Amino acid sequence: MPSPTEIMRPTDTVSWKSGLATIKRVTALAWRTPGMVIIAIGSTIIASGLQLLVPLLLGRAVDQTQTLVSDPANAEAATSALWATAWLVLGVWIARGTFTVFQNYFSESVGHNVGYSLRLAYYEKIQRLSFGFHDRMHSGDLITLGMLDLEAVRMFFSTGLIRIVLLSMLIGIGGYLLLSTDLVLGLLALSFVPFVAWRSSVTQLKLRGTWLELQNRLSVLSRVMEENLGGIRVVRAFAAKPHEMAKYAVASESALELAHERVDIRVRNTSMMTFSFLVAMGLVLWIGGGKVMADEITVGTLASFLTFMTILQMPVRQLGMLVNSFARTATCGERVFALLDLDLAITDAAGAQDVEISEGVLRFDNVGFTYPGASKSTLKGVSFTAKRGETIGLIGPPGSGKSTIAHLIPRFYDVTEGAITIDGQDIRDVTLASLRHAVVAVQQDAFLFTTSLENNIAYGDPWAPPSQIADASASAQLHQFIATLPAGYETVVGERGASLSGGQRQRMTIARTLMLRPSVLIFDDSTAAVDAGTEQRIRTTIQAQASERVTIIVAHRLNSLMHADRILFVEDGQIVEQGSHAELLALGGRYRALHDLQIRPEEPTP
Ligand SMILES: Nc1ncnc2c1ncn2[C@@H]1O[C@H](COP(=O)(O)OP(=O)(O)OP(=O)(O)O)[C@@H](O)[C@H]1O
Repeated sequence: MPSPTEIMRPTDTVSWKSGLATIKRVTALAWRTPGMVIIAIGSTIIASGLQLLVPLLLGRAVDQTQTLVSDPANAEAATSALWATAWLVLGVWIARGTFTVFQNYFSESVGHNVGYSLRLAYYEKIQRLSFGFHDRMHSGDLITLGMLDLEAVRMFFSTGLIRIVLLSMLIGIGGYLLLSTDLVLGLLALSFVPFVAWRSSVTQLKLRGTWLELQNRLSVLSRVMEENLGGIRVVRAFAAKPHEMAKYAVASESALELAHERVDIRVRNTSMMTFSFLVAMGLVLWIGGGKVMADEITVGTLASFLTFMTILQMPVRQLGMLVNSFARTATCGERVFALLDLDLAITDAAGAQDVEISEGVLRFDNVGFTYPGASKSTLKGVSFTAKRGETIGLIGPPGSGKSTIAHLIPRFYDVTEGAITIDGQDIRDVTLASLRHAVVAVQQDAFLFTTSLENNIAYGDPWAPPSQIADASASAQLHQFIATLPAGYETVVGERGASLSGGQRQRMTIARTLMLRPSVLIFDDSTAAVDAGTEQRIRTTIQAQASERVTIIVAHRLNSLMHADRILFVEDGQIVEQGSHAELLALGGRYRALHDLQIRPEEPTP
């Protein structure tokens, strides 16, 4: 199974075997709408067959015109024959146009259906992939994969499969008609085909290489811009505009350089292909003209040869695009499918039942944990039990593993040693949906969606009545503030909640969590941006409801958790001290040292 970095590897080479397997898989996806596929392919065959009739009809028209000029006695018959041909050409052209419309409409529709189902499957998969995966995969890369690579796969039906039918018809039957009419002239007329097909394929593959590189350079450009916009306050605060401009200019220049290179490749090759076509046409005119003079062929036959060549020119040039379409689908499709096929590290076990909460006892039993891809373990032998109604505080130096302990309870990650149970049920044996309903964490990152305050608070329970939303926001000390806003709960928050202060954003996420009335409520350093008075008021309301659940508070500030029933001091992934605030002070260990550092002696302790 590939790792995230392997999925996004920059190389554009896939083995024939896996390339073919990918193409087969994309084709099978297209075949999910067989009716449309059959109409698209049938229309392509008919449209190209009709297109091949046109040179023959034009040749006949030229011969009829010649008869009209050279034999005035039969002028009437020749004129009506010419009219009949003209009507036929018109009819064929209209029919061809109609079938081409069908071809385009249905082949595009098949492609869009493929894109639609892949897009949904892709989005669903990234919703379910573990945090371990998302930690290691850049979100920009996931977006590129879901947009550009998926788009390449979507286009395969119309640019690859349909084009193969079209080109086979035009080159195969067209070539046969030319060779069977006059072998020498046919060979001359087709002489440009191998050269143009080769040049076009080489060019397209070269362009593809540069296209991939261009994508890389453009993604550097968009990352620079994304970071700049995300950190716009830092940029302005540090007056770093010249540095940022220089960074952007360098990335921009490198993309421009490659864009010029691509234009150069394209122009050079187009000229070479056009030249070889004109040489072949000149030869046909020269040798064919001789044959007309020698009465071996009619002028009409020569005219239909030249028209055939003009018609053939475009599909032969498109052979390269066909090669490109296959190469692109093989590589982009492989990446998309590699992600779709990834094993879900965190998923429901077979036969998993919803978690049943009776006593509401949370237990860590000798838990050890190592982050995916990390060489060193983050947690070792963590054991503690928390009963309903208890508040547990987690404190310790930065990076000691407090948040990691909190993240293991809703199964953001799975323990690598030991077990976590709720009322005796291993959390790996219950359904994820029920677990995440029972265990809810207020995250450090106060993320808000670009929608109304009401929708943000009711995110986990969209049908909640307004009174419940107001209660949750009152508990989070937000209700009064929201009541002062002109649009109240209908106020839309900006991108990432930019129109609210840091503390208000944090309180929004607390309100969102309180809506769910979980059995285990985790505060992961989620009052850090809230002032001490507000925090105290939030704590009072939360404590009033604390009898319904286990509350876990991760914090740096002792004030945030010294009221907890039990405080666990975490250091280097282990619980090194535990007890109530008073017990830990009396112990005179690390907690005491932290206390003496944070709380001035004259400050009263609760
Ligand atoms: N997603 C991750 N992937 C790999 N390692 C991680 C990840 N998250 C945290 N770590 C590492 O695990 C260790 C514990 O991190 P954790 O966030 O649990 O500590 P913490 O005690 O909550 O720190 P802080 O107080 O700074 O929030 C750190 O060394 C950190 O670098």
